[in-house]
Amino acid sequence: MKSMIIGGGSIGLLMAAYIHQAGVDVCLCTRTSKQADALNADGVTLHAEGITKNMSIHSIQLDQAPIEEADMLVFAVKSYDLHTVMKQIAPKLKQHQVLLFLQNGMTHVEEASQLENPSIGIGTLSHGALRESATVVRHTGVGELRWANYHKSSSFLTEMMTQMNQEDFVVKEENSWQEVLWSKLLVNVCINPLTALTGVKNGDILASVELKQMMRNVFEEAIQLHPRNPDYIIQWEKVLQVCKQTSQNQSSMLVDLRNKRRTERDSILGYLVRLAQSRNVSIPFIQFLDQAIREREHNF
Ligand SMILES: NC(=O)C1=CN([C@@H]2O[C@H](COP(=O)(O)OP(=O)(O)OC[C@H]3O[C@@H](n4cnc5c(N)ncnc54)[C@H](OP(=O)(O)O)[C@@H]3O)[C@@H](O)[C@H]2O)C=CC1
Ligand SMILES: CC(C)(CO)C(=O)C(=O)O
Repeated sequence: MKSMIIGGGSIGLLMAAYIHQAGVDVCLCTRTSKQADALNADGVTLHAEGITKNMSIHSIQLDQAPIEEADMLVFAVKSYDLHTVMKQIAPKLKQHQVLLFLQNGMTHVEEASQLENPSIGIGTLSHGALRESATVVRHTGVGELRWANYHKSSSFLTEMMTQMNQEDFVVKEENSWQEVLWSKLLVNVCINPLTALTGVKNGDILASVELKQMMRNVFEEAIQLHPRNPDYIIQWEKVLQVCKQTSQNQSSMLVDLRNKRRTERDSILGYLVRLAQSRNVSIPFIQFLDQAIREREHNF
């Protein structure tokens, strides 16, 4: 099996390292030739749980990549870059290829819905990863990759994902992609905007009565839009659990704002605001957070 990862950021480097470790042929497709050259010279260095591993992994700039030769394509770019990437690779995309999307938020589902490939996986990662340089990634929090078929069950996709499953990189198949994405969306909408606007770490939300109450308000607005009537208590406990497990993390939205980078606001908050409007549901807290993050981004 030949896999290609698109995007040499934190998740792209992490996925490349673990797919390589699983014995699967992997090529990392980067935005710049500079990063591809650095990776071909130095390989990927993975720091995980006190151990450092260096792996020789082939890399190529996406423009030059023989996309048509891949059995599997893993999309590891931010949600707002996905449309450009899909347009870039469209002429080389083949229908038999397995495609795996790993974005946070929801807007990438629109991209997946445009594709004719029968084998599409929608996944979320509860791993933490941080790119330290063009070739070095730190596995900052061990989690798992949960995924589900976007269309009906594909044995080809299951076979490929099973090959990736390892003791230190657990890959779990779930029944519903909506459940996989919504469960992560609830976590992201509860934690990311509040931490981004107040500048606190994830765990600090639980230490403040006011912040925890605000998070609860956001949660209640978001969960009423869930398509499948989920168990409120289980979903709320999950949000609290992620706050605890990642208590020392700065959320990705906070890090993006601090670095004056675009956030994934639209795919998380924007998606919910649009969904609420289409259903005539009032979500004032989420609407406020959406506007506030948007303002911060405009002022860069
Ligand atoms: N980091 C984490 O711990 C987690 C991230 N996620 C999700 O994973 C996704 C990826 O996040 P993350 O890896 O952190 O993001 P990064 O910003 O670290 O990486 C994104 C990468 O995409 C590359 N890219 C952008 N446009 C193109 C293009 N046209 N062609 C090729 N490459 C391109 C960027 O290249 P360049 O560097 O040259 O700009 C960058 O290397 C996001 O949706 C995020 O929410 C989910 C769970 C955890
Ligand atoms: C789980 C959490 C909130 C960890 O920080 C995350 O996904 C993010 O920061 O985007």
